[in-house]
Amino acid sequence: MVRGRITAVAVSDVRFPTSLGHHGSDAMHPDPDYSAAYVVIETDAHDGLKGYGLTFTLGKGTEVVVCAVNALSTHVVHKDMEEIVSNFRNFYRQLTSDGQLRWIGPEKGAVHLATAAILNAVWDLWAKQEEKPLWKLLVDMDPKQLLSCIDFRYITDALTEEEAYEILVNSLLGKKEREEQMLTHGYPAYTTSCAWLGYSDQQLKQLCTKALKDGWTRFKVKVGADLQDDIHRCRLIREMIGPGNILMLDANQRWEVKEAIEWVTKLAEFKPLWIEEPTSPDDILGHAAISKALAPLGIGVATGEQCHNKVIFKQLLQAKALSYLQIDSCRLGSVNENLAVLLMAKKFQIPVCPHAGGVGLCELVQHLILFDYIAISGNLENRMCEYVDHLHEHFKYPVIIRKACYMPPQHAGYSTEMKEDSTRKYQFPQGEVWQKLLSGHKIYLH
Ligand SMILES: C[C@H](O)[C@@H](O)[C@@H](O)[C@H](O)C(=O)O
Ligand SMILES: [Mg+2]
Repeated sequence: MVRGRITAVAVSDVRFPTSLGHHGSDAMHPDPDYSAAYVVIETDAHDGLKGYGLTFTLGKGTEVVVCAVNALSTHVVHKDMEEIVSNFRNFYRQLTSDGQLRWIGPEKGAVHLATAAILNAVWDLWAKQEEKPLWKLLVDMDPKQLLSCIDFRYITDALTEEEAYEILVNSLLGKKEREEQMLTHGYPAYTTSCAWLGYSDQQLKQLCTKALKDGWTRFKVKVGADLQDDIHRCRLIREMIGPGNILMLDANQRWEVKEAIEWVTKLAEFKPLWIEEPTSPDDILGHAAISKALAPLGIGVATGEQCHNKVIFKQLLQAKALSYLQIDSCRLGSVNENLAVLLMAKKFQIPVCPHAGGVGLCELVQHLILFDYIAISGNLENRMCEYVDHLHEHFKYPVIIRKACYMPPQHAGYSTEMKEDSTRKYQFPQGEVWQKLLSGHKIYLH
């Protein structure tokens, strides 16, 4: 049973020095330090439960998101959990529509990342109070209750509440069987861990050999900085994985529209399934042009990890600008906004292949994609969830991957809780890991 009044919202800046090993590097982000604005919510319920939430950042700027969480927290402290979740769309609207704060958004940038972190903590706490993993909390809700969590403002021209209701009701058929199927086999995943842009050929080969041995069949490679290097790396990885396995490309917004078409055409011989983020994430018509030009080559466009909100996704869908939709658990306004996007994707019949990796993104998004399969899409064709093999050891309930599939989490909550020891040591800049790095390596002071 949901209970308690929120008494405190604490937020911290937790950073991992992943740039040291070039982990996470791509054509636009050569040196990310995977980080999080990490939120902890407490209530007066005397049950010892806390809600943990986060949003993903790349190091610098985490302090800005921390400020935004503090600015938004006035809307959260003293609120009753029962009041929040019984009219969740209203609470969502309140957080995203503060008459002053929305000027520095609205529903985008640092303030929206902060909304995600806070709401992720609320969802974690709610699921814990109900003693269910978040995916199961969602699966067990009836269509009306699910809809009551979604703010439909600005998307009703693409998806009305009535249409969303119909989708959910139609998907009730076979729900139980799909839940069983997920519990037995898990949700299919692909790996990005082998081919970050900063990795050497030798590292790429080693990681690829290991991944193949572990049963991975779908691989993503970073491209976009240098065409000759891309050809070389794509050839290498295609030779290693063979013609039967799946290859995806990710340019992280590096190109102009025309350049994207020309560049990817030159990589078409390696038979990629998709090109991800070919250009600016805000350029809907640009994505549409790229999609149209690459369709005859059998290459789809994927995007979403930096789509600010449901309006951008709506337009991408309306403009037929993407073939694979990549939701993000920490960029969109938490579960609430992701539900809206999952339902729009269903209506437009575009497969959802979530963005994950970072720190904690795999832990969170697995819940959303499990729910999507069981209660919305009912389809696994052309669908897979990203997996990246970093930083899981810092989480209390890390993801479980079996035969390249995400196995449904069993513990209550949203898998957001980090180990106390980790948040202390990696706290920026006071934590002992950063104290050592900052005193020894000038590079971290820029
Ligand atoms: C900076 C990050 O590692 C990105 O490169 C990463 O999220 C990437 O785009 C991905 O698709 O996993
Ligand atoms: Mg990407």
